[in-house]
Amino acid sequence: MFDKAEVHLGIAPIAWTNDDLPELGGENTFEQCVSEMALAGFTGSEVGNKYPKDTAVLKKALELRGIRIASAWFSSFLTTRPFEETAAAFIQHRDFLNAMGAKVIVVAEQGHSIQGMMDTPVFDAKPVFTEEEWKKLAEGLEKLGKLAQEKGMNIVYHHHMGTGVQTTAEIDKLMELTNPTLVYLLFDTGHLTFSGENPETVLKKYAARIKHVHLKDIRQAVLAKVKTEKMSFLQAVKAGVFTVPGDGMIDFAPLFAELGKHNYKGWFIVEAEQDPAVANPLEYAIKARQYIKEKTSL
Ligand SMILES: O=C1C[C@@H](O)[C@H](O)[C@@H](O)C1=O
Ligand SMILES: [Co+2]
Repeated sequence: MFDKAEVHLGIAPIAWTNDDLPELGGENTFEQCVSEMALAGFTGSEVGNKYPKDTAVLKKALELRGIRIASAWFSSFLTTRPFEETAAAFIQHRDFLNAMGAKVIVVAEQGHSIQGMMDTPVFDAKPVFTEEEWKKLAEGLEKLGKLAQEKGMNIVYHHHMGTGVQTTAEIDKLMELTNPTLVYLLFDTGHLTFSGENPETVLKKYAARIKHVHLKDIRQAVLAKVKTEKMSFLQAVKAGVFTVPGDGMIDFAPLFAELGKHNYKGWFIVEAEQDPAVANPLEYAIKARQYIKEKTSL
């Protein structure tokens, strides 16, 4: 189904220590996190707050464990701040990732975002961009795409709950407004399902533009509670809305099949943030690794 030389498996540190919710996993060290990633059979990671900032130190720690950096999240503010501000921060982030050997940069627009607001119901208050904001976003992303390509890298846009690019219609609009050779898409199974979208529909439309995949599953009963109790995105995470692939309501078989059909190349990153005191990160990493093996033979 996949070319093993071209498709790699990583896991995000967010299951060990959650940068959005520092009280989750504050006690887990960087060394424990990357050692357990390797122990569970992963060869890649994204970057968390506890990772050493010095690239030589980080490289040594990762090489000892057979782990590479696949990418890292970047928050853009293209709709609400001058482009130069986002560009300066982006260049620093790009150069760090380039030094670490990553090929893609995860970008998510945080202008007007409610994803970090603890008490704002995620289904009631997501931002909706004006036409002017869409224009700023699209033009700004194309410029970031060019900056990434200066170093032989690409940007992958992360649709996300509580932001202006969350729904299928919003992804469609962004994809339409941007040049497909400058702005690629990150496919996050958990965020699409959380929002009520059909991941397979999005995948079928944009398989050729997808250059990075986040694999997370959704606990259906928790999602129902998030809606009835009007929880925020962070409250939903704390309540356990996300889990590892195979442990929730998503059928991953057709998604893997579709990506395989399009000869997907790049990383699959298991990214299942939940409370590590409730869901042991090593145990869940092993569970995810086994599930991926069963479904894909990777
Ligand atoms: O890619 C991601 C990064 C996190 O910080 C975010 O909130 C999470 O849900 C996600 O998908
Ligand atoms: Co994600």
